[in-house]
Amino acid sequence: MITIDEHRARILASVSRSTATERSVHRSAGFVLADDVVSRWPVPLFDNSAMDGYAVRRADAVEGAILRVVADVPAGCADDPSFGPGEAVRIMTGAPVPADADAIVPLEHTDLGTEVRATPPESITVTVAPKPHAHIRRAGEDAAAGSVAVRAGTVLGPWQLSAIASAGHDRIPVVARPRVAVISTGSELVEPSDTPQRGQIPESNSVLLAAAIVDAGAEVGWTATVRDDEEALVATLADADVDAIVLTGGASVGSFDVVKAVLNGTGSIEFTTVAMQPGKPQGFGLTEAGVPVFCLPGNPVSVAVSFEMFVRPALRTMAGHPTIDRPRSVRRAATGWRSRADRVQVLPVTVDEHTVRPAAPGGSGSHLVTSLAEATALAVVPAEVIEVFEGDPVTVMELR
Ligand SMILES: Nc1nc2c(c(=O)[nH]1)N[C@H]1C(S)=C(S)[C@@H](COP(=O)(O)OP(=O)(O)OC[C@H]3O[C@@H](n4cnc5c(N)ncnc54)[C@H](O)[C@@H]3O)O[C@H]1N2
Ligand code: MOO
Repeated sequence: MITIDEHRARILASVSRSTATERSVHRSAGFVLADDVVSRWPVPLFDNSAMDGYAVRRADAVEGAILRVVADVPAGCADDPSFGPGEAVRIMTGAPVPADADAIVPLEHTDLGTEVRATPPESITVTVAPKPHAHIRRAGEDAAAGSVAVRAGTVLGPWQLSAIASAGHDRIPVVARPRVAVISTGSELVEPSDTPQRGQIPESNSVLLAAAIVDAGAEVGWTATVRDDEEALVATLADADVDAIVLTGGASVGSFDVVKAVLNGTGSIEFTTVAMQPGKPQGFGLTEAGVPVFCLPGNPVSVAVSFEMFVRPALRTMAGHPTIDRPRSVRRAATGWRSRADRVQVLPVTVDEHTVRPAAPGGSGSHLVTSLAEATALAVVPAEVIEVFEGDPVTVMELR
């Protein structure tokens, strides 16, 4: 048996960041930026008003001054009206500040207050004198023209995307998301909507994996369910045309374990046992075409755990994510449970702020698929521990 770290290291040494592709900023949420994005202009673009009010010359906008309103500058207006001593220009939030102005008097600091008016008044009386440059948002105070707005390697969320749009870009270079094929193998598998006959079970691994792949920041190319038949599996693999393939089932020592029979020795694909419970039988390698292939054991909890430990970090590496691992923290066991000697136990658990307990009341079991629904984390119990006692500190990988 090899360790989790050894298997993971072999996988991570075989995958690399995908190439960059251009995408619209409108459709790039969750992608990773491939190159720095530089601001095409200063942000803000021009000096503009932070308030609805009046652009004034500060020298004559003293308390009690009566100013004649000679022009109106709504947002979007390109005018730069000139005005002289004793005059003011009505201005709205975001509108360019006239070159003759050096302060804004907000509506509230005039005798007329905030009452809505379609047209500017003839004059206003200043009730509070403005400070120098009051309520003027300076061109370039947020970012200089040519400065980096968002750095390469940043995960693009709503805040980063708005910064890019403000910097003047629609098409942006992002790391391509790996397209992943999912193949569930097993002659016992039927559609979830079918009523299983004796010996049959609903196929759930491809459902789990498709959702997990998307959650990891990759794309599902296609999914397929294949019976335990070598020819059928070979035919399905021939159509792959994807960046990675994840198979479940048939990875162990059973007489009908077709995945191992078909793939062992293809390209660099090797089957091994990992000192992990569940998820002991594992296969991994690159096809002759260089496509990473993950062969996971068929048990649903083994699939969940194997994905988290091996597939997710690899897909996130390919998608360019700066963090490939779940955050780890330590909780106290709210109840005790047993762990198998010589294998690291990776147990679906529910956590609250301070404690951790098995998601399935009985503890571990690679077939306990329904209990997975309760899990919010995975506990990682070292190989040398055979029993966790109530109150023990336990390391957990939080699924967030
Ligand atoms: N003699 C031995 N038997 C087994 C060993 C062993 O070392 N010696 N290892 C056990 C361990 S550990 C695991 S894990 C399993 C892995 O077996 P396979 O990868 O060959 O998986 P299958 O036999 O195909 O399936 C296991 C289990 O999971 C169910 N399954 C499979 N696919 C799906 C699916 N798509 N959706 C839902 N459920 C699925 C399947 O019906 C089986 O119950 O081998 C042990 N045996
Ligand atoms: O390793 Mo198996 O995955 O125990 O269930």
